[in-house]
Amino acid sequence: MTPVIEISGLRKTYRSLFGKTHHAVDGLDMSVEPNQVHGFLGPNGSGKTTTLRSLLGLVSVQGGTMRVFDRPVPDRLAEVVPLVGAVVEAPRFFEKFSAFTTLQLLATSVGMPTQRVHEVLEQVGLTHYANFRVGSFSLGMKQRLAVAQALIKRPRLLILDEPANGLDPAGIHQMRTLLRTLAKDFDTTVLVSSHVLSEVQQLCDTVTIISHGRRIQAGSVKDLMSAAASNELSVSVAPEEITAALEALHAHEGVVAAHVDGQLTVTGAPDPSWVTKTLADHDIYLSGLSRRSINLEEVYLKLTAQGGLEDVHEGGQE
Ligand SMILES: Nc1ncnc2c1ncn2[C@@H]1O[C@H](COP(=O)(O)OP(=O)(O)OP(=O)(O)O)[C@@H](O)[C@H]1O
Repeated sequence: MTPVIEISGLRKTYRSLFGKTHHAVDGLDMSVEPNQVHGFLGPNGSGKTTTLRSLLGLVSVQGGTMRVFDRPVPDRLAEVVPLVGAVVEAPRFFEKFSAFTTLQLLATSVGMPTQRVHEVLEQVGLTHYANFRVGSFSLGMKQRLAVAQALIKRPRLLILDEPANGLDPAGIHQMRTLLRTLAKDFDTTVLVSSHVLSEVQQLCDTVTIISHGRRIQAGSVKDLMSAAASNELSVSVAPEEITAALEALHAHEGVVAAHVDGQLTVTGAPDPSWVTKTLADHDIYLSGLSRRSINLEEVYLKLTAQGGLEDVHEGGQE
């Protein structure tokens, strides 16, 4: 399937007032498949916003290629723009207009009926505030309104920079439901940058993680987590059998077992069934065994601290 977004070797350099160059994006590769919610992650200053702005033709780049819906951008940006809704800049509104008027003006300009204004107000949870002045809106409400604007023309690609910004927990939940529904039921591909990794873990199908303007990891959230899954097992046996269990496990080279808080933690075992069998061979029967779970935050922190591992799907080209 042709990716919705395909970026190869993207480079964007800024020059300081003193003539020093800074590589904001430094040979970035990135691919986003259709109908996915794709997370774009990286530390502060790693080049996420610059990449999104480059895709939308808001900044010029020094190298690399970008394709959106299989059209090269910025060369054929005019064909791509009608298909893309985006919130990458801090949204600016006429503070005296109501939310409804703000959206109605936009709807008229892109040939959408008033009914569409009601739909997007509903989708972002602002129906109740439709006639309130935007100037009275909180940060989170303005964020919702910006997303409503991006949705007006029924985009096939939605690009959001930090969509959870300013939203309360209910707002974050609602945004997650909306983005998942768009991807699942409305033939929309969603690209979101975010620092809220617990949210990304729940929301996204796939992610690209960057550092210093380069991709350090990409793939499905599931594959990423299982590739990084801890090989540490937590094993429960009767308290009087702990010492014997430790001895039995330690007898095998490469296996390390420790007694922590009434549980055995075992690392280096070939697999969980090996632990069960080894202990059973010593007449020790375990009452519980689990693999320590790992979350996306741990994976991300490991990757960004190390500066990168291999690409889950593409064999590690960095
Ligand atoms: N207009 C600009 N002029 C000079 N340097 C810039 C400009 N815009 C961005 N940069 C620099 O480029 C680098 C990447 O910035 P960018 O905003 O793309 O990072 P980011 O990953 O979006 O960060 P954050 O997570 O903090 O939003 C940073 O070092 C930033 O200072």
